[in-house]
Amino acid sequence: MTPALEAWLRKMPKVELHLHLEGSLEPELMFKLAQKNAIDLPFNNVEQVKQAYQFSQLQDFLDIYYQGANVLVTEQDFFDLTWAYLLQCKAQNVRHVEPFFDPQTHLARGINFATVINGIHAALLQGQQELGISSELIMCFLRHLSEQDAMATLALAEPYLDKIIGVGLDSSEMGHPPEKFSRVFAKARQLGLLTVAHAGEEGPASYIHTCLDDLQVSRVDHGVRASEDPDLMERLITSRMPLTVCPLSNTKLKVFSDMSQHNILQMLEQGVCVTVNSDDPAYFGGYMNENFFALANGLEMTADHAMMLAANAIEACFASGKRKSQLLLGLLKHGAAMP
Ligand code: HPA
Ligand SMILES: [Zn+2]
Repeated sequence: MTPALEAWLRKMPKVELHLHLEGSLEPELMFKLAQKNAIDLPFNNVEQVKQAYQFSQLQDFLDIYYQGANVLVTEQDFFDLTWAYLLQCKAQNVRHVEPFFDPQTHLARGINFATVINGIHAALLQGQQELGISSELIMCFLRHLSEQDAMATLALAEPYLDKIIGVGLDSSEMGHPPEKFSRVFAKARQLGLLTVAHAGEEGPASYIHTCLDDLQVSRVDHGVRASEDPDLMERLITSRMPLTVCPLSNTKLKVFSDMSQHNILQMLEQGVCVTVNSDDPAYFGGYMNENFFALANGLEMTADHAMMLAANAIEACFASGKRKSQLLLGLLKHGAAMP
């Protein structure tokens, strides 16, 4: 990557659509909250934490990620976590975000739904007012838990529907196909919520078909294994179904052996609405800019590619039409200064 491309990518206005707030918990904040809340961590210092972040598959990461989330206890903790992420967004010219949170991770530890959502929502509101970052929040169900548990979580969310735009599906993909949650997602849609779901990260392309047919998703999270199924590719291209791709996550979790093997630019050139996202930046080595840099270094992504990826994210986001036009105008102005 040339220094000119790097500088231009840093300044490019960006939209992030696949970010787990619990995955933005940096080791420094993890230690601070662990001490404050008297929570035991299996690490003595930040160095040890970083050493533990070596994964050979999704489950290795999830085990450590759920352990880290144990330090989040009070409404202020959820505020601080979300605010720290928004400050990173500000520093990286990310203008609109649609983060995920995993309420079941916290409910299982006796934390109230209200504590979690009120802390996150207050930070997002302050982010809009003070940082100019617009946002929509998505509540994810953990797919390794039961349908019943997800349904009970949706019931807990009902008094807070004004703070949530949609529901998603994350955690261990293999053995937990989307149809396990058909009824939960139908109920969510009845309540007026949009739907998204992780699929085709480790799981087969058939899971992506099921997300479209059964869960009626507006976006597929990851979705990179779609390229194994030509009929599915045709379907995604024709319908402009967005995929929220996470390049650094995919290489850290060995979905691709190396960035040079990643299929995102191939899919982009074939007409798939692919976007760039950071997933769990505190665990995978970077936020939005680092993901774009990794594509420039590993796949020879050009400024044209980057503009297209950023425009796709604007097309795919759940912001109002007015906000989308503002975001697109900002991106087009930036395009005039292309290296
Ligand atoms: O990439 C992911 N996949 C599934 N579950 C997750 N929870 C956080 N990140 C992920
Ligand atoms: Zn994810």
